[in-house]
Amino acid sequence: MAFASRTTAATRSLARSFATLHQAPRSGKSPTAVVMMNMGGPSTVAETHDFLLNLFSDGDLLRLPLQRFAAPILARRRTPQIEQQYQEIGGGSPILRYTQLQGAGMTALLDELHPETAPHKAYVAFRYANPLTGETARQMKADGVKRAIAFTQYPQYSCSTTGSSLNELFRRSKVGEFGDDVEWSVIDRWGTHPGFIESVAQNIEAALAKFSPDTRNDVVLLFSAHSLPMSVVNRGDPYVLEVSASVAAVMDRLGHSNPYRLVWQSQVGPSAWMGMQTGEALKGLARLGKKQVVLVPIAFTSDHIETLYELDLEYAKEAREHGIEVHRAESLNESPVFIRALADITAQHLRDYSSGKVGPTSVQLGLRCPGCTNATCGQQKEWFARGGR
Ligand SMILES: C=CC1=C(C)c2cc3[nH]c(cc4nc(cc5[nH]c(cc1n2)c(C)c5CCC(=O)O)C(CCC(=O)O)=C4C)c(C)c3C=C
Ligand code: FES
Ligand SMILES: [Fe+2]
Repeated sequence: MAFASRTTAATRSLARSFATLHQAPRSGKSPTAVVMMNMGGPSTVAETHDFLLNLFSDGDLLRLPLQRFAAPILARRRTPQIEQQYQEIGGGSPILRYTQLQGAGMTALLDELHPETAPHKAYVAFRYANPLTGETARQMKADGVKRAIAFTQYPQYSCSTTGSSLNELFRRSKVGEFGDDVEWSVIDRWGTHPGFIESVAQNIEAALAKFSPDTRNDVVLLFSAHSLPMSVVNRGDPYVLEVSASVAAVMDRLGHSNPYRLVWQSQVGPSAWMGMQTGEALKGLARLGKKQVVLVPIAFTSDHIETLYELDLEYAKEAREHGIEVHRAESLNESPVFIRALADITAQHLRDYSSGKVGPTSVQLGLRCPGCTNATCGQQKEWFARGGR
């Protein structure tokens, strides 16, 4: 009930916010910036190569011998296959469109939820696709931003995702790209926030409703997250734990109505990655006679090739060939419940920060992975802990 009325309010705010998305901030007061950090994706097929080049060049994501030379070779080699995948999902990644929509809806709500820091303005900072962090910095500097929140759009923390975005933000801030005197705070993870959990649970319920009521409770919920190399897991990265916590919270919200598993997808290259693999799990379920499955993306909030290509075109098709009835829970995309959650998370952060209840970063962000050898991680954490000063 509470969520139904929130949903209507969010939708109204969303409609209003479309009109203001690209306008300059209201005159007189510089905006409170909410910087939505994510990896991004190529908006057009033609941008695929540059996206992959940026990704393979990122030493915070993966370390390659002679990376400056190896990255262009790997990017060129992988481009045709990934271009083909983006072609098949409609000619590009929808992540920019969804992030802008989510940001506009969130800031419209935030102006009402936390008027003390209004106007709020959402900025998108992608790690591997436009708008890249440098471009975002130029825009924020031009807008005269003095207060900014680095808000990860990955619900669960990994040093390979949110950590990489924070390192990039730190590096560019240190050389003055954002201006001289910006006060920063960080929202670094929110994988068990009740609004996020609610939005995922609602999309699972919608997928479950497609099955016959007689057998609905036997349907297996197969949560699927992007895998991590075991070298990253084994240096103490918190992602596997945090994705597991999201799954546990969703299952609590659903009252454990169905059996479930958490499995891992999108392994790249020959090294060992976290398993079990999603594709293998589907085959195994078919072998065991479990012929009804809902696939649930749990570690990414909008559609991308992993949902639209890997889950929908590859795995779901293969599962159907094994006689499995499979439906996918929708990604959060335009979910008003999710957009309201983004606004609630930010408003709570602003309240706690201004009352002194929390500092610029979470306590958890302060701890490096026990196996970390990346000096930037340490410098970045200290810098954000001082509010970016
Ligand atoms: C939470 C999500 C993700 C984690 C964790 C993650 C770690 C990770 N990824 C690679 C290597 C690649 N990832 C690639 C694409 C890609 N990765 C994610 C998300 C996470 N990655 C997404 C959503 C995407 C696809 C973007 C889209 O539009 O769908 C790629 C490029 C594609 C390919 O070549 O297959 C690579 C390479 C590593 C090494 C890593 C952890 C260290
Ligand atoms: S790799 Fe996790 S803190 Fe550096
Ligand atoms: Fe990845």
